[in-house]
Amino acid sequence: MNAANQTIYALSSGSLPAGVAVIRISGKQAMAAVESLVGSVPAPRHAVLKTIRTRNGLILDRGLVLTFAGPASFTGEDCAEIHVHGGKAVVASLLAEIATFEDCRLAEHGEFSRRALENGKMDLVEVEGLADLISAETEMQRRLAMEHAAGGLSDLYENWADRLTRARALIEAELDFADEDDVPGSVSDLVWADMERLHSELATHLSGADFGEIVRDGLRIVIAGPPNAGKSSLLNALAKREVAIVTDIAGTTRDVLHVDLNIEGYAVRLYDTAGLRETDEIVEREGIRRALKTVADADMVLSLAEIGEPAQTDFVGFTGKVFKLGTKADVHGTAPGDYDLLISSTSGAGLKELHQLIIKDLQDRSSSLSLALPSRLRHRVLLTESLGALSAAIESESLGLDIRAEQLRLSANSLGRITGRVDVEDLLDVIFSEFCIGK
Ligand SMILES: Nc1nc2c(ncn2[C@@H]2O[C@H](COP(=O)(O)OP(=O)(O)OP(=O)(O)O)[C@@H](O)[C@H]2O)c(=O)[nH]1
Ligand SMILES: [K+]
Ligand SMILES: [Mg+2]
Repeated sequence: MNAANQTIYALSSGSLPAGVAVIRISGKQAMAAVESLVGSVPAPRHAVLKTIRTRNGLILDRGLVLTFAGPASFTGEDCAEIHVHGGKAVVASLLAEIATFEDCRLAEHGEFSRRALENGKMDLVEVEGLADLISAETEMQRRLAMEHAAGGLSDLYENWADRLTRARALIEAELDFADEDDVPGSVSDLVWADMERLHSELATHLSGADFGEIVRDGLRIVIAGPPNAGKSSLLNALAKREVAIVTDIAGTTRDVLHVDLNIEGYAVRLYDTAGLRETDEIVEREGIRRALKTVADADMVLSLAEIGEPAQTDFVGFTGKVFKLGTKADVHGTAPGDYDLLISSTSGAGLKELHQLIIKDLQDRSSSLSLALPSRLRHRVLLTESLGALSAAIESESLGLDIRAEQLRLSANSLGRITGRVDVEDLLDVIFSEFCIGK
């Protein structure tokens, strides 16, 4: 029997020991496995407390058994869930027993979701949303993932793809009747007017990709500045733990360090870097090279300088926002200087304001309240392709209608590849490798 027809099983709940462990089984043998384990198959969707035994009658545990008859299940196949006590030996013995059933094997990463996709229970964006939901650590990541998992984005793309397909059909009809007089030119005008509206909707949507990616992957904030400005001290103060080494020796930090923060529901990755100065010291120079590279990839730079010293405003390769922070306000008070904010990592002064500044920046980046946004490079690439083909269709008035119709087809195709409606076999291994086993 080939791998896709086999029945798969896995521990779907988290690490052991735990109060409860959930073992999920999906495939043709799911019901037979349940019958062997608990003596009968409970009615679908009814939780029943059962004694679970090996085929030799040895009691493994007592637990809840739930069945879902395909296609009304997560994977679209016959599925079962067995909830047992979350002990390592309990789970190991149950998995070992299931392994002995014919055509049953341990699931691979994301294989339950992959079957759901293949059986049309979910599309690719929904599957990605589910993966993101499982790995979401902040409220905004959860909301974005939920939007994708619940099909909000998929509906949008399907709807746009349908509009493109209808437009193409109308244009092709016009082609077929080109020699006749009974297709009014106004149909064509209406079609192109709608395509222009679609173009602007797509472009607006694509412009939300920056924010979508920031919500999903976290805002990258880099702390930069001269040695002893207090960069590592700020990282530690914001992380509320001693992550970085702090000393009064200039050039303490060499490697790039980072901590992940949750700032009002947004994921933020904060980087500490080596102090910037001219130096011949080999290790320090490498540290500075890495610091500048990290700055170039940042979404935001906090440029630190001890109050009284000028804060650097330009960084090679970085075009985003630079906030100038005057440090050590506890010793310098409010001495004048050109800073966006004065802080003290020692006293905590200004740190609340720094949070607000970051939140304000995040809010400025989101053009709408909706989180129905592209959030992966894959989405961005295909949306750009779709928009490009649509532009070509609209702009190439001098070319034949057949060429313009073909561009509309390509535009719809790119959208179809986002949801997986159009051939995506080549993408699946990459997408599912991100998943945990049991999902
Ligand atoms: N009084 C006071 N001292 C501070 C403050 N922040 C940092 N310092 C001191 O300044 C010195 C340098 O701090 P660091 O955090 O190591 O500075 P840095 O910018 O990371 O330095 P390098 O890693 O060498 O580039 C240490 O002695 C800190 O204790 C502050 O807010 N107030
Ligand atoms: K230092
Ligand atoms: Mg440091």
